[in-house]
Amino acid sequence: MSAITQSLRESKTARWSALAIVSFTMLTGYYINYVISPLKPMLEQYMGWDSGDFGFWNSAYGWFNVFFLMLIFGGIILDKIGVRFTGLGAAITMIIGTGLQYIAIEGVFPMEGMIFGVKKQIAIGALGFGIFGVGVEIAGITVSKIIVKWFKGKELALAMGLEMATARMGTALALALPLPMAKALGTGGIPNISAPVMLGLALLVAGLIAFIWYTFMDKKLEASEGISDEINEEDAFKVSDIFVIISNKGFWLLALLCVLFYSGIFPFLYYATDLMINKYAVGEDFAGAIPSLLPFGTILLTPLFGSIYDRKGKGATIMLIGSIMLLCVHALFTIPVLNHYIIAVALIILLGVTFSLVPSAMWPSVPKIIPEKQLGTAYALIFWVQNWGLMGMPLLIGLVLEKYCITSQEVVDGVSKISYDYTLPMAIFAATGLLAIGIALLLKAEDKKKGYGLELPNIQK
Ligand SMILES: NCCCC[C@H](NC(=O)[C@@H](N)CCCCN)C(=O)O
Repeated sequence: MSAITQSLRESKTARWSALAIVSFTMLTGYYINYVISPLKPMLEQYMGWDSGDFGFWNSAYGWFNVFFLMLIFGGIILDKIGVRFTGLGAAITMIIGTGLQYIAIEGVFPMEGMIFGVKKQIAIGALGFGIFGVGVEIAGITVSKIIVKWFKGKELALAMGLEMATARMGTALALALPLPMAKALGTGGIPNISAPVMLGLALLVAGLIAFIWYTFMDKKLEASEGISDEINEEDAFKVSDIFVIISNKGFWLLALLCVLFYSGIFPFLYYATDLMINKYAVGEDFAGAIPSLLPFGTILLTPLFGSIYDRKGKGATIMLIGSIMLLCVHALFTIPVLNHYIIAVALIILLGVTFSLVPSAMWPSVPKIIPEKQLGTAYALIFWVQNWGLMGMPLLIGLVLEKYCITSQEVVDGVSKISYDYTLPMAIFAATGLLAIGIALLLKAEDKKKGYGLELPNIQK
């Protein structure tokens, strides 16, 4: 009898396989997220971009999520309709958005001229990146909810850590591969800049197929738990639950820590290759390899720290230590005389540790503050707050570089080359670390007061 009623979650093979499948879908999204970052110098040299164009394109990631509340609608759909529909929709949205980016970079149509004062190529590509941003963010909240569904009361933080680690392999690939790939596939000395984007498009289709596979597992899980497709009235998410979530102080502290911490990392990655070239005088071919060490480090460490949180607790402390390290690393990046590339390598490795500490504790802490039926919306709201930073920071850094940091501009053989001083942008990134420390301290105090259990282990014995 017990064999018949046992949930599929109890099968280790089933839950780790489900995790592997959805993590792969995230990997494909994370690749596209950074695919143009290492190409910044090429886009400037061969397509006439400037840092403002680059910042505008990257900031588009958050447009629809932030201003049209797409993420929040995605969270409500997730809680009301479920993970299968939402995940499939998100995977398809990523493909549509990336298709547009490809069209813009490849120049499938003539790209001369302007749209609303923005270069046509940048406008179309940014629109595509904005649509992609909706898809990848909604995929992120869906996958988070899927992991909670399979791993609550079990190895939740380890599972989330492994999912993030897998996704970061996509980031690492995006930072290391596009530049050499564009060069290798170029003709007559002109790089093939769109080829890495085409690769990403193919990966996204594979990610969609993987998610379709997952939907069958999800149906089996629900069947094993005696859950029908109809949502039980009592457990159903109500839109009024949003007010319950946003009146929770713990939720806001987590959301603020999230936006500050992530604003110091993801937008930094957009510029990291350029920083290596301009501040550390690293050659273009090797420059992307240094920032790609960051996601590589997190691949091992995020699951490790997650597993520590599962078994020993100390989630709030882990987030505080990570925030302190964020400040230290960016402050050291800011100092002009520390410009040997070995220092850059060491700092990137340290940033990798930081980027493992905070996420490994942050995401598994959300279910300790918010009940499961509101989880999709809660993750969506946190991502929404975070997206203000993911959108605003690249734009700010792009504008600051353009306005205050150009040190030289020359045209050699018809190819324009701009050099930048990264001191001011890195000081801005360091400020995010300082503010994150303040919020992490407040979160630790609130946890003590409200007893969320952030310092307690996740595994229930
Ligand atoms: N299960 C953990 C989910 C959150 C992972 C987190 N992702 C985000 O914060 C996204 N909103 C932003 C992703 C943007 C870059 N790809 C993470 O640490 O990756």
